[in-house]
Amino acid sequence: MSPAPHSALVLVNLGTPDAPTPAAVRRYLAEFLGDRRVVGLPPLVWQPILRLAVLPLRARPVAAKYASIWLPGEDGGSPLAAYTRRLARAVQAELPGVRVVHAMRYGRPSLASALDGLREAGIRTIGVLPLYPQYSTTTTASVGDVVAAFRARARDTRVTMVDDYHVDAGWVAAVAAAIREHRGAHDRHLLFSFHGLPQRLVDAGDPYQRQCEASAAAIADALGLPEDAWSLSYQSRFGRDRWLEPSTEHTLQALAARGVNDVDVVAPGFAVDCIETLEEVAMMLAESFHAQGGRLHYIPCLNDRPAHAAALAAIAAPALAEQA
Ligand SMILES: C=CC1=C(C)c2cc3[nH]c(cc4nc(cc5[nH]c(cc1n2)c(C)c5CCC(=O)O)C(CCC(=O)O)=C4C)c(C)c3C=C
Ligand SMILES: [Fe+2]
Ligand SMILES: [Fe+2]
Repeated sequence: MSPAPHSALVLVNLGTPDAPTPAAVRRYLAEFLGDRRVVGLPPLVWQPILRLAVLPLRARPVAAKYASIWLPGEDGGSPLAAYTRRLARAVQAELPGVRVVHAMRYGRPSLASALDGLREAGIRTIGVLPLYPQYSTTTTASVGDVVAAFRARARDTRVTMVDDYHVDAGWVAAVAAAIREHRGAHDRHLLFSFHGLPQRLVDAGDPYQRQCEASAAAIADALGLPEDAWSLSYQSRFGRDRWLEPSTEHTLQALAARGVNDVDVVAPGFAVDCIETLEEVAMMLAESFHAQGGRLHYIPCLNDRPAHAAALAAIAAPALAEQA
């Protein structure tokens, strides 16, 4: 038997429903959209809207979308959960002396219970790696809230969180290699599609948009793409605010109008495939682009590719050093 590890790494993703049912989607969205980091309205205003309008209207259609991408079998489930689990196993193989687990910010397994469980197992050095390459106040900072609460109740444990890895050389190389592998000899237009964010948050100082632009530029540079061979857009708009532009939908329309009929789409803001990539991009946007005469070639996320696991292990290493 190898000695019990003294340090642990927690890979944290957003979270996802436990089942493709309206009840499970409702539970998940109530927790996610009830976080003031995600929707900043005062609870007295937002909670009635959320409970009386958003959840009743959204639970059923969104459950149907999850059902359309649900993975079969014992190691299946919601793609976000299944791929995050598999990625944690791949990172574990890279870090034999460290205990590697995964956790979710919303839903299960919860980040708070993962941190408490590691401490109960005697581990006093913990690295937390949110699986968001680009920092946002809505995602990374919300993981930071849970970490801060743990630090306050576990003063004997050192927790170090990685804020972002948007231009990390290993990660950029892994994304570039996945794109190259997928494209083979084709040099179609490459569209980088990132999850959107309300413009208001960027105006208030959220670095997310700047980091998305830097990620896309670094990946395009690694691929040796000239400027007119790629573009960047934002998907997954929610609610009535103005979100980051251009939208992926309008960008694809504009490409079709220009006669650019073959487009590769990659989503390097998502560590693993999920409803936003598999349903929104690879199904819905691909269909509407097809109706405009185009062919959309979706490039999967890094998921549990070995180069992804190796890049994340290297990114986490400084957070796992027993004295920093
Ligand atoms: C105000 C609403 C939302 C903000 C802000 C937001 C930011 C944000 N989200 C991700 C990553 C993911 N989001 C996912 C799903 C999802 N996102 C929102 C809303 C906001 N996101 C909703 C309502 C949903 C659920 C699906 C739906 O109802 O349409 C997912 C996938 C989850 C899954 O189960 O597969 C991810 C991943 C980022 C990176 C981000 C800010 C930068
Ligand atoms: Fe989202
Ligand atoms: Fe969406």
